[in-house]
Amino acid sequence: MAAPVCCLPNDDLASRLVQKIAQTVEDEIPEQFLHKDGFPEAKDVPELWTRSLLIDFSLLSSGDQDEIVKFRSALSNWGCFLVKNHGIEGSFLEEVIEVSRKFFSLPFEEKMKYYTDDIFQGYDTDAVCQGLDQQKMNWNDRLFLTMYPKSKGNLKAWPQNPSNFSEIVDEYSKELINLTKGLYKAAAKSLNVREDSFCLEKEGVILSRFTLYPKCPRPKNVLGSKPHLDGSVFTIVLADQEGLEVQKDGQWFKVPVIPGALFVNFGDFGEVLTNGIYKSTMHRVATHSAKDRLSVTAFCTMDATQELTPLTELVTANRPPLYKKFKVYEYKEGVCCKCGPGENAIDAIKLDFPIL
Ligand SMILES: O=C(O)CCC(=O)C(=O)O
Ligand SMILES: [Fe+2]
Repeated sequence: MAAPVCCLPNDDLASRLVQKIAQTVEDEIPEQFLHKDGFPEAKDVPELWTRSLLIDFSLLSSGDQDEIVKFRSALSNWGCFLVKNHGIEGSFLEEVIEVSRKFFSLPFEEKMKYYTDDIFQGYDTDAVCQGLDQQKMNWNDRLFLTMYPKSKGNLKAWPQNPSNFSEIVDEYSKELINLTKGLYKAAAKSLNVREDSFCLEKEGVILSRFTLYPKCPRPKNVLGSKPHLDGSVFTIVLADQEGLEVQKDGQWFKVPVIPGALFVNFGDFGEVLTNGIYKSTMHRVATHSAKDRLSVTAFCTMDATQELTPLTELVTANRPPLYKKFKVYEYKEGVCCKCGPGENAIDAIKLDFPIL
C-alpha cells in the first residue's frame, strides 16, 4: 500500500468541512462518517467524577499529601481527572467558549483564511489519511494554534475575527501556562522525581485545538472524535457540554461537565516519561442530535526536535524501560501516516512491539 498522504489542498477544504456537510444533510450522513454497527455504550457514573477523580489544584499545589495520593491514584488507574480550584474564573472560561463559538459562526470564506498546509496549524476539518480506505472520519471542524511559545506556531493562523479572539485566547494561554507548570510540578512530586523533570521551559510547547462538533442526526453511528490517545504529556480540556468519554479496562465512561472544572488526561509522552506508571487515556467524543458542542483543548507537549525517553529515576532493575528513545516529530509522522483503524502511534515506541 502506498504511504498515506495527509492534507488535502485548500480548494477541497470547503467541501470537506463538517459544519457545511451538517447544514446540507438531513438523515443521509455520508458513508465515510458512518460506523454502521454503532459502538459500545458509555456508562454514566457521576459520583466517580465528584469523588476519586476530582482533584483540588489549590490543595495539590500546596503539597497536601492526601491530594497528591489522590492525584497519583487517578493518573495510575485512569490517566485522567477533573481539576477544580485551578485559579481560572468560571466566567472567564465562559468567555473563552463564547469567543470560540463566534469564530465558528463566521462565514466559511472568512474561516478559510486561516487554513494552512500544516495539519497542526490553522483551520481545517480533521486530516484524512488517503490510502487508509476503511478509515472513518470524525464529525468535527477545528482550529489549531500554538499557545506557547506563540512564536513557534504560524501566527497567520490566528483569527483577526472576532476582533477580541486573540486577546481572550492570549489571556487563557497565560492561565494555562500557570496551570501546566503547577501540574508538571505535582506530577514530579507525586513520583518522587526532580521537580523540573516535567518542565514547560525545557522545550515545552502548548498546542491548542478549538473544535466544533456540529449536531448530528445519527449520534449512535457517528463519532465527533474516534477513540484515540493524545500526543502530549497531558491535555487540558474545556468543553461546553458532555460528549467526551474515556476508556478503562475495555469499558467506556462518560465524562461529566462540572461548571468551572477542567478535564485533564495524560497523553503518550507522559506515559513514556513516567515509564508507563501514569497511563495515556484512550478517549473519544460522542455527537449530539440536538446541539453543537464546542471544546478548547490544550496539548501540553514538547518541541518537535525533542528526544523523549523514560525518566532515568523511573527505570529500575524491576522496571526496565518500556519505550525506546524517539523524537517528537517521528511520533507525529506515526500519528498521520502509520495509524490505521485500531493502531496507535505509541505502539511503535513500545520496546516489546515490532517497529513499523
Ligand atoms: O473535545 C473534547 O472533549 C476532546 C477533544 C480531543 O480529544 C482532542 O482534541 O484530542
Ligand atoms: Fe484527544
